[in-house]
Amino acid sequence: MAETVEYEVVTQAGAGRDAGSGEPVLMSARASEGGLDAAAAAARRLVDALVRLGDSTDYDTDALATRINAIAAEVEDALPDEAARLVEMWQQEGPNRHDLVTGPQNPIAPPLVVHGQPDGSVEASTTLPIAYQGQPRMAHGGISALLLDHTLGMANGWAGRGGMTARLTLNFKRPVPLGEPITIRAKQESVDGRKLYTQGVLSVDGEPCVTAEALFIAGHLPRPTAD
Ligand SMILES: CCCCCCCCCCCC(=O)SCCNC(=O)CCNC(=O)[C@H](O)C(C)(C)COP(=O)(O)OP(=O)(O)OC[C@H]1O[C@@H](n2cnc3c(N)ncnc32)[C@H](O)[C@@H]1OP(=O)(O)O
Repeated sequence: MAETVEYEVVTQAGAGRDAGSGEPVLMSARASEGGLDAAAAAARRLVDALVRLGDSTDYDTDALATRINAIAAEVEDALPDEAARLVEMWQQEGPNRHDLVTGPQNPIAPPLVVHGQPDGSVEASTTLPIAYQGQPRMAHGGISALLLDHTLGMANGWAGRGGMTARLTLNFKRPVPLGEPITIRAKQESVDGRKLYTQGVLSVDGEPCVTAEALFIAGHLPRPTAD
């Protein structure tokens, strides 16, 4: 029997759209210089170094693995209860610090920095390191899909009504280079009941590399609660 899923009706006013100010508004979480944000940034740096290291080195990678495992064990010893952590993750309004794409506390987030624009669109930017490589020196297409899906989702939030991706259509026009600033622009184009139609483009140096069209269905899975 199919499970019934209740969706939250979310009008993401927390996105804080402020078209009146005429200034872009930061929608992603701003990274702090210390604390967990700094630890996640260090982990990102380590991942990048590992991918660039390769096997043709005299560096003692066995000893390295031992040291990294020791650090992981130390952090695991300090972990809070998982259910409580999930509640904490989702209780905040606005941008999530643990977010897979924009989160300063998530080491696998590039992270993407997103601004809501006065014209109702959002603009996002990042530079991808070699860990995201697909073809030589180019980003994996799945990473472009992730960044576009997420930015389109944030464009819905900026427009005032967010949802879940039901259909995402991508057009890969040219490869996305690693190590160069990329820009993603996205906008909710129309709404038909719960159906949100959103478009975006990932560009490098002003050249469109990947375009996206998506159908989102308004609503979100309920946030975890303590009981
Ligand atoms: C501010 C910062 C914020 C923060 C912003 C953070 C951004 C994050 C963005 C990430 C977004 C994601 O990746 S979300 C994760 C990836 N997506 C998913 O996992 C979704 C999995 N699918 C589902 O859960 C479900 O299928 C839903 C929710 C999409 C739809 O289910 P539902 O709610 O029961 O709705 P349902 O009745 O089936 O459909 C409603 C209407 O939509 C149509 N419809 C549904 N699916 C489709 C489809 N694929 N193609 C065409 N049409 C469809 C139906 O025919 C129907 O039309 P009619 O009969 O009414 O005419």
